[in-house]
Parts: sequence; structure tokens; C-alpha cells
Amino acid sequence: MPTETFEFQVEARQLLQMMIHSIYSNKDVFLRELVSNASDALDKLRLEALRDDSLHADVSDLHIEIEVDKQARTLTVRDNGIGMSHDEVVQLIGTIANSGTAKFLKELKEAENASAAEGLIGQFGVGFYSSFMVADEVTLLTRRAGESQGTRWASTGEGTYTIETVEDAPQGTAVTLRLKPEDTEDRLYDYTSPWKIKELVKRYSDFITWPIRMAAEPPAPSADADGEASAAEEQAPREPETLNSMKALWARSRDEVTDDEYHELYKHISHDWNNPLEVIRLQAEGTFEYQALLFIPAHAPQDLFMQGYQRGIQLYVKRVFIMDDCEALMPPYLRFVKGVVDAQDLSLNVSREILQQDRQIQLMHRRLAKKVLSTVKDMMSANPERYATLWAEFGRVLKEGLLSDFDNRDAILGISSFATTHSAPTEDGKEQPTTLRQYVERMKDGQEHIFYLTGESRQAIENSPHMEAFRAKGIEVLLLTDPVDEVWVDAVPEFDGKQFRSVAKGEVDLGTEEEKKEAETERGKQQEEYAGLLSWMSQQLSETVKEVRLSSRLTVSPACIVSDAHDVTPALANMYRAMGQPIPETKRILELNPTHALVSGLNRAHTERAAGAEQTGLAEAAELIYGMALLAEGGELSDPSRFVKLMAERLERTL
Ligand SMILES: Nc1ncnc2c1ncn2[C@@H]1O[C@H](COP(=O)(O)OP(=O)(O)OP(=O)(O)O)[C@@H](O)[C@H]1O
Repeated sequence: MPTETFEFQVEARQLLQMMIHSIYSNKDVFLRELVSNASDALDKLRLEALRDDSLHADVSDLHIEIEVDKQARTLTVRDNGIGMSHDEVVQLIGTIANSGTAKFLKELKEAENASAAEGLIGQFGVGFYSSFMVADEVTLLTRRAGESQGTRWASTGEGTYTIETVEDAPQGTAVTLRLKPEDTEDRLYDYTSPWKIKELVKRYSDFITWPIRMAAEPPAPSADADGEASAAEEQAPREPETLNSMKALWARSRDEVTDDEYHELYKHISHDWNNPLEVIRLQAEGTFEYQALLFIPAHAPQDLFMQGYQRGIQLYVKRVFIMDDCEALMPPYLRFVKGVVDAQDLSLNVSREILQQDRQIQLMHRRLAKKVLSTVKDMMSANPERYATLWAEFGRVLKEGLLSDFDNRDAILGISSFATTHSAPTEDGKEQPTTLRQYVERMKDGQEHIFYLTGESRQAIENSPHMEAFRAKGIEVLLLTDPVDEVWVDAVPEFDGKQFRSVAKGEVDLGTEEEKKEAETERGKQQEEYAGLLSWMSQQLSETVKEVRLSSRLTVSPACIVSDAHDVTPALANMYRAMGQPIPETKRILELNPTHALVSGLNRAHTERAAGAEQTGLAEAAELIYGMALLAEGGELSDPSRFVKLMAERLERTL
């Protein structure tokens, strides 16, 4: 079959350009990526062979082999794993399926400096393409297990690649790099040096469960005049040598493993190039024995909230890799946790369906979730900065657990923190959130509830009229801006015996007993004074609101709209509607501020004209007040043009 030439998909081309122009300074990591892919391919083959008897594949000596050729300046990483079919090569190597890629590339282009770019690429990882940091040509020869023909893929990374069918390819994949010239200033080392390779395998891939062997180097031609090729330290080993210890880190005791080793395992599992934020170890002894090594990443991945996001827990059974993305082991709200769980007493043939129903697995799931939550709790006191990073990255997803994990609800509330009126954001815009415990400790005398308000942003919430009395009285309010906040506040009754209460719902009743008594007397008088206006307005606006009443939450604004204590808020109703759940319209309550000149003026005008005189102007004023209250809380008018027309007419009269 002739050689075909294909073009890289646009994103792939852009990414390759960045690799060629080396935006990432630590070029050594290309080897980690190739070994990691090879190891995955071996895992896949072992599993497939186990499940499919008809797969004619040799699984007797699964391994990874690294071969260097000093003369040709090439490095080959070879595995006898699952391999790729012709179509898989085109699909997996020529395109980038990751949905976050376009966004990532955009951010990368906008990154202000090299270290910002490194940070980004570290979060994303680019796998196979990282070869182009050290090579000016990459060739991949592969044959899928069970297929007879192989495929050769080659590219210089410049926009196109070639593909040809090969008859006698061995099963598995060999990636050969034609190395760029050594340039130590640019941290581009001599990757034909067996010593360098050994060092890199030890550093990045020691824990890989398959042997990584260094092939014997082809015999060097006789030494040149300078005798360089025979320099003692560069003598190649004659026999294949296994470079990694293959020890499963999770099975070793804590003091035997360095942090660096844990970090490299994390990078292998997660495809993240950064170190994790936290390493969690768990050893369960007894009737159902297992070991877990879990990692909390330092950054939330781009696709954490997308459908189909894969959970990062790998299941092993007695050191044998069984599956990625083992959803039975971690609840959805902890889907950002990566790691390995190795169980001793499961069958190698265990399926996802069986796992979902297995009681032992359910117990393991509960124990792992609890362990992650307790680790976060400890982190809060032992390392508040680390906790702050964790919360900023994963708080949104953790809060989903308040709705789904009743057993751990209190634990999740205990590790949650929220933006608050108590502390403004720092100069660089970072929130300084508070825990509920801290909130409760600061509660004023006579304050019974934990007050919050939901909204689009801190600014929108702070400007809402609902906040006025709370601000005036110095009562702290939690500012909840995540979509999930709308939902959990309705579902979670209390923290530490204190109920959650929206400042935009129900009646407010603030202050000490004495203040409350005083306010009541004052309110009695106002009620009498305004009774006529309130009942007239209630009737006038009956299509839109269920009641018009006097407010005790306003100090500056003339009016605001509130919901009844148990009503669904408009934002939540909109969310349900967006998910296709019909929610009937609920009328809300219009509250008037009797101390505002507009409201007292309206009352006066209403009393004067009550004797049956023309009421149209007043009716329009009532409508405008309602519209203003709606706008002030960030709501949308049902008929903006009518609102503008009425407003313009009134403005005109003032000129
Ligand atoms: N040695 C190999 N054997 C079999 N398949 C491979 C091999 N190397 C790569 N692949 C296939 O190509 C895909 C793309 O590899 P690549 O390294 O670019 O990305 P990845 O490993 O999926 O993720 P990441 O970019 O985070 O490393 C892999 O998911 C795998 O399916």
C-alpha cells in the first residue's frame, strides 16, 4: 500500500508548533509520557486477553523496551501491548479529542510569560506530542493485537503526517524519535546516553508495574581518532537491563516512599504535569483487604463540570490493573480525586455492574469518601493555605455532596467556606471565605439564623436592597454565587442547630429583644397609617404579587421584592425550567419602605385622592415602584418598553 499523507487537525497543529518551539522547559518529561502510554497499552492488552479468548496475542512477556542508537541519534520506546489499528492511529494521534483543547490553546496564546505558559501546559499535559520537544522527526510503528497488518506513522510535526501499511510489524507499538541536537542550555540533554535514560526512568517511572528494559545498544563502530565512543561512562550495557523497581507504591509503607515518587505516580495516573496538592493513603486490613493511594490535584481540570467527565480512580486487583474511571469507588462530588485502589479479594474479571452492587465495594466507597473529607478537615487547621487552594478549585463540586450524600452532609458543611460580607476580597480579587463555624462564632446576640443571599456575583448581591437592614445592623451575610448554592440552601436545614435563612425570604426580625419590642410598637403605628395604601396596592398589583406589605429590611431603597419563606426563588425556578422541569410561576411579595419619601408621598397622594378622584397616575406609580424593585435585585421586567415609557413621561414632567 502506498504512503498516504494527511494533515493534522487545526488544534493538533497548533499544539505541535508549541511543542516544537518548546514552551515547556523541562523537556525530560517526554520519556515519562511515552512510557506512560506504553504502560497503559500493556494494561489494556492484559485485560483484553483476559476477557477475550479469541484474541490471539502473546502476553507471556509483556514489557517496555527502550533502545538508543548513538550513531543514528535515535531513541525508541517499544511495548508489546495492545497497539493501534490504522484508524486508531489517525484518530488518536492525528487529532485531539479533548474538549478543553481549544480553550487551553487560547489561554496558552494569551499567557503573558513563559512561566504562565508552563503552568498551563502542566495542567493539561500533551502526552505523545511532547516527543516533538526533543525530536525533529517521530515515527510510530504499531500493530493492534489480533490484527495482521501494522501501521507506520511518521511526522516532522510540521502540519502533515504520513501513514503506510506494514506487513511484518510486531504486535504493540514502537515510537522512534530522531533526536534534536543536544543543547544543555535549553535543557535538551543527550537522550542517547543510557545513563540519562536510566536516571529518567528511575525518576519518573520507577513504579510502573511492567518491566522497563534498556535494550543492548548496537555495537559501536571502532572508536574515532579522539577515542570518544569508548569513553568509559558511555559504554552501553550488553544485556537487557530492567531499569525500574516495579514496586507498587501503595503497598509500601509511608517511610519507604519519597514525596517525589508519589508525585510521579500521580502524574502517570492523572495526566497532570503538576504535583498534587495532597496525597492520601489508606490501608484496610481484615476480611476485605485493600490499599488506596489517593491524590487531590492542585487545579480543577477544564472539563470537571462537563458531561462524561471521567473519575480518576483506577482499580487494581492484587497489583493487576483492572479499570480506569472506577465510578463505584468515589461519589460524583469527589470526582476530582485521582488515585489507585488495590483490592485483594476481587476477581480479575470483575465488571462495572458487579462492582456497583457489591456490598464490600459500597463499604469501600463510603470509607474512601470519609477519608477524603477528613483529610480536608485536617488540612483546614494544619495547612490553611492549602485548604484555601482546594476550596477555590473544588468547592463548587464538593458542595454537590450536600445534596447527594446525606451521611456526610455535616462533614461537608464542616469543610465548606463561603464568601461573606465580613471580609472583602483581597486587592487581587481573591475572596477570603469564611467557614460556618467562624460565622456562628461571630453571630450577634439575639441572632438566630445563618443569613445568606444567592446571586450572580458578590457585587450584585451586595447591591441588592435586601441587604440594607443587615448592613445597617452589622449582621453578617453569606454571599452565595455558585449555581449549586441555589439548590442546597433549600435542602439543608441547619448547621450546628442554626437554620439557614435567605435575606430575601420571609419577614426579617433583627436586633435584640428590646430593639424588637421597640420596632413592633413603631410598626403598629405605621401599619395603621399605611393600611389604605397597602390594600389598594395589593389589589392594583394582584396580577404580579401576592401581597404588598411594609418592610423592615429596607433603609435606603423605596421597595424590594421578597419570597415567602418556603417558596422557590426565581433563580432556582429558572434552573429547574432550564433542566426541563416545569415549575409554576409563584407570586412574590412587594415590600415598601415607610421611611422613604417616595413611599410616604405615595401614601399621602393615595389618601388625598381616595375620595374617588382620578387614580390612573397613582396606579402607574405603583407599577413603576414594582418595576424598580425588580430591577434593583437584578430581575427582568416583563414589559421593559412600557416601563421606560412611564418613566419618561414622569421625568418629562419634572423638567
Ligand atoms: N504505546 C501506545 N500503545 C497504544 N496506544 C497508544 C500508545 N501511545 C498512545 N496511544 C494511544 O493514543 C492516545 C493519545 O495519546 P496521548 O499520549 O497523546 O494522550 P493520552 O495518553 O490519552 O493523554 P495525555 O495527553 O494526557 O497524555 C492514547 O490515549 C492511546 O489510546
